[in-house]
Amino acid sequence: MPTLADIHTEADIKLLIDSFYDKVNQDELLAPIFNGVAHVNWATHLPTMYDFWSSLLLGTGRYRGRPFPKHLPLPVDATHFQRWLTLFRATVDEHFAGPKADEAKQRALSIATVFEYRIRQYNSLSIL
Ligand code: HEM
Repeated sequence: MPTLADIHTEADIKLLIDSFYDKVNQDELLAPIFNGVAHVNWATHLPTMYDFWSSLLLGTGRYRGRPFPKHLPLPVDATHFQRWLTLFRATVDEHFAGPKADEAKQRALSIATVFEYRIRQYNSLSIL
């Protein structure tokens, strides 16, 4: 089996993100959230996600948004975040190996954990 290379370039980021959202779009749990609930415009969302991961992993500083507010109104819970992480890790492992690949999986886990926690807190408060 050929040895996989690490994540180094913008082309690597694009491959990672395109492959990941291909999986998301075929997933019976996540695809309805992205397409049915949020009506995501993929032509603009994908470039935003290239910028986001390029900032995190290559330090380019291209992403300047605030991702959390976009997630707060979504009907998602821990099950959705677990699936998201499973697909993301599988995508990284299919294409890359090395410190940056490990960092990508670690950053995804940290952010997903915070998002899930904050959404859960918000939803429990909003029914009081
Ligand atoms: C249950 C899991 C998740 C779902 C269903 C979800 C869904 C979405 C949706 C619907 C959007 C809005 C797209 C649009 O602008 O139309 C979005 C944006 C975004 N998501 Fe997620 N997401 C999830 C998890 C994550 C995680 C774990 C991360 C980070 C590791 C992340 C990072 C982002 C970023 C950076 C944006 C762009 C925000 C902006 O427009 O600046 N998402 N997501």
